[in-house]
Amino acid sequence: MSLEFTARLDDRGFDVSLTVSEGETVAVLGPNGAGKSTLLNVLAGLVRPDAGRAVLGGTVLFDVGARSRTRARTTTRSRSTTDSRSEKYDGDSAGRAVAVQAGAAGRPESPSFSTWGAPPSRSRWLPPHERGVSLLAQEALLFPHLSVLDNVAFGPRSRHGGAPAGRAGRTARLSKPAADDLAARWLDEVDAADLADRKPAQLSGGQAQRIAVARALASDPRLLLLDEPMAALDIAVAPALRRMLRRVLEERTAIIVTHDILDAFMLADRVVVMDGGRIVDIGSTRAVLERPSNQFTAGLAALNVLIGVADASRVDARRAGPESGGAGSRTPEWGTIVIEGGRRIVAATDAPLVPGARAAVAVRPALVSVATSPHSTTGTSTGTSTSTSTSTSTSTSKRNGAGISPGTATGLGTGTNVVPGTVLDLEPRGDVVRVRTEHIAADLAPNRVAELDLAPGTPVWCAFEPSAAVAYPL
Ligand SMILES: Nc1ncnc2c1ncn2[C@@H]1O[C@H](COP(=O)(O)OP(=O)(O)OP(=O)(O)O)[C@@H](O)[C@H]1O
Repeated sequence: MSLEFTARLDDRGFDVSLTVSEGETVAVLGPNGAGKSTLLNVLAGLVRPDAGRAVLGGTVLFDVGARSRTRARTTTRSRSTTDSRSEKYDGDSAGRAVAVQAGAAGRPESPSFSTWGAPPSRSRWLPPHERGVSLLAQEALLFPHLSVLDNVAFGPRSRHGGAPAGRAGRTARLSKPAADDLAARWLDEVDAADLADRKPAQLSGGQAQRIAVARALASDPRLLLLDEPMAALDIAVAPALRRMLRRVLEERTAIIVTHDILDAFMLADRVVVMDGGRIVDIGSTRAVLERPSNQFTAGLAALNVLIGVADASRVDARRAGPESGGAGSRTPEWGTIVIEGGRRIVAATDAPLVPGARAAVAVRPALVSVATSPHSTTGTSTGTSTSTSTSTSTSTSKRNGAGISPGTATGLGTGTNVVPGTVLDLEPRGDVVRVRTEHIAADLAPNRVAELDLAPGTPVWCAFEPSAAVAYPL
């Protein structure tokens, strides 16, 4: 079932519109307090907005409050960028119709109070149990006194007669044997058939969450909402549940709130990034997370993003670096942006940059090197092209197509992008240390951090090859 949703809650600063196509899974990311749970709770009927309307497969879930409002609001992404990204990446989802839209934040063509037809004669509010919407919370919340089988059979046995019209028979209440049969099928689907006779107290967290998924799906919801379903689970259990969810979410209309971008990549067709009650970024999962439009999304995706203005000057491919371009053996196109302070940054690009228009360059911290001097520090070449800037970086480029390797480049060739700054903090992350500066972060090996004697306040020159980064329009 497709979903059209718009809602405003004034006391929470929540103002969101989005559309989800039939069979589409949308991941909602955002910091604490962004409004992710509010979105799910309004859809589930647990929280009533001041104004809004939601239509699920032709059924009005709610239609309340004022039907007109000011629509011009600003977000971190320009309207044209959001539009072009949506259009551009519609093909990414392999034929699955994709139409999430950021209406609250200035997309004039998005559904809005003023474009969804005439005001209703009275407000409408379907109670939660009549919506055909299942909400799966972080905790499994199973009925403790019922067996696993009875927990899953509970929904089909007690379907409400007044549920919205939809698929034939979906509102019918099932007899006990039929409901048990259905429950057994769903337990099988989530690999939990052997747990049917247990009580919830006899289940592990991961097992209980499997049962909760089976229970949610046994009700044949027209919209499945998942609120961080992996959050309460042991890290060792999450991958199995994620794989199971991937299977059961196939072709199902669903919204999943998560803090984990792996969920977004594995489970979702599109990503919505929320902040402060608004949608601040939206698009196909790859588009949003690999080419972020703002620092927040870049942080989620663990990428550096430098935002600036596209430069008109052409880039000499020889200056830009080896032909790897991060994209196989094709000779890459190069784009230049000018960032704060007038510094020019060159990167591979597959989308033409419009001179004078906003543009960004993204680069992984693992592909950024750090030096404590703008000049060569350990006797390597400071030649005139990136590909010869250091012997280490040249051989690394050939190996992984990524230019300089973490923490190995010590000289900064003239083709290398250089961003000076000051170390803000050093954060150990597994086998690397993330070195943060004002503009960019680098992941270095601990011995390299020690070698450079880095500490908060150390002036540094962060560098990356044009072929290790990607430039794109915003
Ligand atoms: N019951 C409530 N009454 C009033 N305000 C609330 C209520 N619940 C949440 N809020 C506020 O609404 C805003 C959005 O909160 P919400 O819980 O939707 O965020 P979230 O993105 O789900 O955060 P988290 O990741 O921490 O769960 C916050 O400012 C929060 O303080």
